[in-house]
Amino acid sequence: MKQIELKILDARIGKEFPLPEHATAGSAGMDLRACIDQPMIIQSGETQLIPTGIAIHIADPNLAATILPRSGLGHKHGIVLGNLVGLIDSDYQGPLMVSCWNRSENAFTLEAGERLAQLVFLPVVQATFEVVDSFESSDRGEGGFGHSGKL
Ligand SMILES: O=c1ccn([C@H]2C[C@H](O)[C@@H](COP(=O)(O)OP(=O)(O)OP(=O)(O)O)O2)c(=O)[nH]1
Ligand SMILES: [Mg+2]
Repeated sequence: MKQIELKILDARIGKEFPLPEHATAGSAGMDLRACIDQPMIIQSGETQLIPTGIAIHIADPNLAATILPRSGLGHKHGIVLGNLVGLIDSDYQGPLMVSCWNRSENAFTLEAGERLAQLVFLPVVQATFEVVDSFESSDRGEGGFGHSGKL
């Protein structure tokens, strides 16, 4: 288990609202909570930036975190992310925010402390580019974007 530094930015975190954690032994994500003062109505089509009440400093350049939607909220209520996926850089130290997009036709009430997205840590490989004139040929070559058909 990797230790990541976390700053509590809202006094309710760790008390009223639990710290993010892996809910089960096999959970890939940790749910993030809406650190808002009262229920917030997100109108159909609207996007709101929601604080999570925490900051993290991943520090290790070979790690990143992603913010992903929760499947239940996304599928049943159309509550997804305004940026589709949030990417948290290892050197970011600011407040962790969730861009919350209501892509449904109905207004959604986000409750204070509600779990609205999930944080997933991933390994990262940083690269530099080596400019070449040609590539050694591969099985795929330049085929892409569905060139192999649908079935
Ligand atoms: O859903 C998100 C996405 C990003 N961030 C923070 C962490 C991330 O490291 C930083 C910058 O994100 P990104 O590089 O995706 O945004 P940008 O538009 O390129 O901003 P910048 O110019 O600050 O890099 O914003 C969040 O808190 N939540
Ligand atoms: Mg950036």
